[in-house]
Amino acid sequence: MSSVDSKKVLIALDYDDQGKALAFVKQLSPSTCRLKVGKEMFTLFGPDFVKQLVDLGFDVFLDLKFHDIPNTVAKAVTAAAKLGVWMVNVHASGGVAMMEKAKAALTPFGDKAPLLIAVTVLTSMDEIQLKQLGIDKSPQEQVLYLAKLAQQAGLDGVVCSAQEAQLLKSQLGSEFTLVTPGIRPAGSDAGDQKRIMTPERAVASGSDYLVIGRPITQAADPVAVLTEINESLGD
Ligand SMILES: O=c1ccn([C@@H]2O[C@H](COP(=O)(O)O)[C@@H](O)[C@H]2O)c(=O)[nH]1
Repeated sequence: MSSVDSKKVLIALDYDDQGKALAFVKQLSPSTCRLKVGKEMFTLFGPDFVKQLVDLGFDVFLDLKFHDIPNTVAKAVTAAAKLGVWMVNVHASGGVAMMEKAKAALTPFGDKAPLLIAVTVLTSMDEIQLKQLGIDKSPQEQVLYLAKLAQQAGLDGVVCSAQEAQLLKSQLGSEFTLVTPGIRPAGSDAGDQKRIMTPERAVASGSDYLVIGRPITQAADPVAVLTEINESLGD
């Protein structure tokens, strides 16, 4: 399924200015990328901003990482589905009951339901930070553990780093979708990301979708960087 998807890049639109974000989006085509709206833009500009992107024809990943009691999360993913988004996510650490209820809430939307995926271990975290949380596992072990829970709950895939992609594909199968932030073209600044990989290596490792924000949006010529990345992936 997603491994043959030629639109692998999901651009993280982390702008604090809606006008600037829309000016950038208008230089893009829904045939060359998908868009991700996260907590900053959703908090600033709300569902209307998401609807504008959907109305422009883009597949939108609503990256709000829901984490709450099952009933609340089920209602939140229902609200996301009503916006017409392509993908939505929850935190796997919310537990199997929460993930199952979220998945069940999307049944009434049939083939119009967004893909539902779960965040495992944030790509900004390393082993030291996991230890600070009382988790005595490597990021790989914890990602695999949470990804298995997400699969058991019937979710479509997970958010992980590309460094875990090969392991997850071998353990959970090729149909389980892997969405990987922490993508950094060679030579670009890692910023706050800890578990990073280049676009080409990420795809070779099994990533289905690459979430890329600052390396594109903060470039002098963002469209040229996107084109270069797509070309490097053979898309
Ligand atoms: O584990 C995660 C989950 C989500 N993100 C989000 O992806 C983008 C990454 O942006 P960059 O500028 O390319 O670092 C951002 O919106 C995060 O909220 C993540 O990085 N890691």
